Amino acid sequence: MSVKYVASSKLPTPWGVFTMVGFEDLTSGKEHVALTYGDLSSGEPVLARIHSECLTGDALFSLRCDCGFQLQEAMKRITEEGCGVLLYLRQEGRGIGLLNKIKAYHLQDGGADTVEANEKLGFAADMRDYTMCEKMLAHLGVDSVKLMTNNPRKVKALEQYGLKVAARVPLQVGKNRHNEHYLATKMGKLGHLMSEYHFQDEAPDSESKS
Ligand SMILES: Nc1nc2c(ncn2[C@@H]2O[C@H](COP(=O)(O)OP(=O)(O)OP(=O)(O)O)[C@@H](O)[C@H]2O)c(=O)[nH]1
Ligand SMILES: [Zn+2]
Repeated sequence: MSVKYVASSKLPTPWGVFTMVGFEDLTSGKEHVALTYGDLSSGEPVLARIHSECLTGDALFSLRCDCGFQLQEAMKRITEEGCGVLLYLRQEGRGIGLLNKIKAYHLQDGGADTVEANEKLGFAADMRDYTMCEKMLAHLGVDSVKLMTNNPRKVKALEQYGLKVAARVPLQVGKNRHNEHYLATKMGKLGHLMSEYHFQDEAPDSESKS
């Protein structure tokens, strides 16, 4: 897999002015984006969010998942930190695409959980690919990150592709009555680390990996 830098510009947001960097994924044709903030060249691990596209949660205010809340919280924390990076990866629906995700949601409306719905459609529970991340971050001069995620499998996958994850930072926001079951399934079947305590305490405490 290879990614090519294409262009960059400013991106003003409610939390601050980011730099938006566009990449083309030469294998899949997908257009990925990095948002950077502040100076990333200190040599210290950089606060980072590697976010998978969720049109429904990120742009359409869906309460079925926690994605939109995590996106906003990550951007806020990066500006508070003074520097950081967010990769916005175009792998909608854990890699099955938007229309298949709508089919999966239809099955979930009928009682399937998020994993069963994917499987009924003939997909694995999680089809995402993280091979582009290390290359995008290398282009930005980042080789070690403090990663905001609740997903230990994402940490493992990124490490397999050569990225140094110095710490995992919990990112537990956005729980509501519409996504309670979905979040419980992610915890029970997909290995996400979550707790009621962390839903209440949204402080960006980092967890040592040693
Ligand atoms: N197939 C499918 N994809 C979903 C569903 N709900 C959210 N997604 C997608 O799941 C992806 C986000 O995955 P999550 O498991 O929430 O998060 P994660 O990135 O693995 O873990 P965190 O870093 O903790 O957020 C996005 O691509 C969403 O579009 C669903 O019910 N079915
Ligand atoms: Zn979502």
